[in-house]
Amino acid sequence: MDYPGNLIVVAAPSGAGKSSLVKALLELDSHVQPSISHTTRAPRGQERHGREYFFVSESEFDAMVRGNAFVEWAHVHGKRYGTSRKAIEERIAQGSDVILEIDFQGALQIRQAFANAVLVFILPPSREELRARLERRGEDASEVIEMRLRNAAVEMAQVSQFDFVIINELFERALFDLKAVVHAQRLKYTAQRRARANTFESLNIP
Ligand SMILES: Nc1nc2c(ncn2[C@@H]2O[C@H](COP(=O)(O)OP(=O)(O)O)[C@@H](O)[C@H]2O)c(=O)[nH]1
Ligand SMILES: Nc1ncnc2c1ncn2[C@@H]1O[C@H](COP(=O)(O)OP(=O)(O)O)[C@@H](O)[C@H]1O
Repeated sequence: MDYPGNLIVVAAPSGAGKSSLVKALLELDSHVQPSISHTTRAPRGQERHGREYFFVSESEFDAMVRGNAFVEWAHVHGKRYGTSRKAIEERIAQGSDVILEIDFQGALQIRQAFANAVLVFILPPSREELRARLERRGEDASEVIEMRLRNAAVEMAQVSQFDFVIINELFERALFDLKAVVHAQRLKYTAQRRARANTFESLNIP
């Protein structure tokens, strides 16, 4: 399928900094919209239903799976997470670039469904720093942090399947790199689509 907007998928081990980077990108670039996922995990302190996630019960999630409402979904850290068709299709059809913060299993499913999606993997500078960030964030119980660190090794083994890898050591540097990927994706696809539309004025890049 060919849409006017681009799909940018960002995956990373828990604590690598993807939510912080995506949030900063969204504040800087009004052409990018977030995809809001559904999850069966409980909300954290500041999280709101419909903002970070749609928080749903296991049975609500089951009903969405049965109703083919998801373009991708996966089990992650013992919970289920999914991207609804609604979360992305309307927005890319309207010409927005849509950014998905999902795990590697979901990222690979998105690539199957949308061949033009770009897949970005965010790495922490080290395992010690990953642990330190999860502890400093202070949102997860220690056994949840341990599980997330164990899963990080499995997740990081998938990095070669991604188009771009960004190491989030210095935040501003990593944000610059993420902006560069979004811009490159626009140059690659938006310009091609506009050229096909065949009007000279429409070739401006946002
Ligand atoms: N497959 C898939 N993974 C998701 C989705 N939404 C979030 N995730 C991933 O689920 C994992 C856990 O997310 P979360 O509980 O918010 O923890 P955090 O990564 O530490 O902020 C992360 O790897 C997310 O990228 C989704 O819609 N689909
Ligand atoms: N480059 C960075 N340097 C230091 N701390 C960071 C950096 N990027 C993010 N953090 C912090 O690390 C913690 C985890 O970041 P977060 O964005 O929640 O990660 P994720 O969404 O990948 O789980 C947060 O407390 C965040 O403020």
